[in-house]
Amino acid sequence: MTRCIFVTGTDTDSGKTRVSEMLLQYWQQQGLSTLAMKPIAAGCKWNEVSQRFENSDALILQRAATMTAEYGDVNPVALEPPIAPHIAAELVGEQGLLLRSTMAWRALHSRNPDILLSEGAGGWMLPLDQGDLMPQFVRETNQEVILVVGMKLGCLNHALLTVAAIAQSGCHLRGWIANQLTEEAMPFYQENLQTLKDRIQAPLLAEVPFLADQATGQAWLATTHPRL
Ligand SMILES: Nc1ncnc2c1ncn2[C@@H]1O[C@H](COP(=O)(O)OP(=O)(O)OP(=O)(O)O)[C@@H](O)[C@H]1O
Ligand SMILES: C[C@H](N)[C@H](N)CCCCCC(=O)O
Ligand SMILES: [Mg+2]
Repeated sequence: MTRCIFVTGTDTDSGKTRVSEMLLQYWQQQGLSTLAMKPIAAGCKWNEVSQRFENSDALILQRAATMTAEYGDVNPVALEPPIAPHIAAELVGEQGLLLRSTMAWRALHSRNPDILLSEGAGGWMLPLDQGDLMPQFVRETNQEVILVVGMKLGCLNHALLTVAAIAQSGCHLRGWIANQLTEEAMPFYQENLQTLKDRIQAPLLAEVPFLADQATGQAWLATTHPRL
């Protein structure tokens, strides 16, 4: 049975892709098969060879998964402007974001990986077209949620609001990950972490340090035991 995980974050640039990549590498080390997707991406570049718009997050996830997948299933909605996706979609005349996302997700799910990870865009309450929000995709596909908290000043409010909104959406928060975005930890990192531990019922699954390069990431993976 496939474990289906949706990675959301406290904001855009909170580290969803970086953490997802590490999680995929960790599961690979555990001998698990993985597929990963970025259903909706804004900020895509034209690839002359493949003759399509491609997104760097989607390419990272495609490469980090153990199973191969068509780009169109990994990233069914690839929008060029690096702006809010529903506005980008309107600009370029694209529709059906929710339906295209769920169809691609189902195509990947039918291949029965041990883990199917999908990364959101921006934060939890991301607007899609026709009044839908990203949580609709998570609900329809019955994924559990992992919240990446980018550890910087302001993250307490963002994290607690997101946790409340996930519950309000009727989705299950499997746990959260504290992600260190800067080489030097934010001031009073431990106190901020403890504040979140005290107020979020779901478990802290891992603390991801600042990963200066690939080697630091590998060293961290070798020593860590995320509660996944
Ligand atoms: N633990 C970390 N160590 C070092 N750099 C990090 C870490 N987490 C995130 N970053 C860097 O911060 C930036 C934003 O991270 P990332 O792209 O993962 O955010 P995101 O939440 O996926 O953003 P988006 O909403 O665009 O998908 C990137 O340059 C990434 O390399
Ligand atoms: C382009 C950017 N890097 C992200 N992929 C999209 C972020 C959308 C945020 C929308 C919002 O909540 O205001
Ligand atoms: Mg990302």
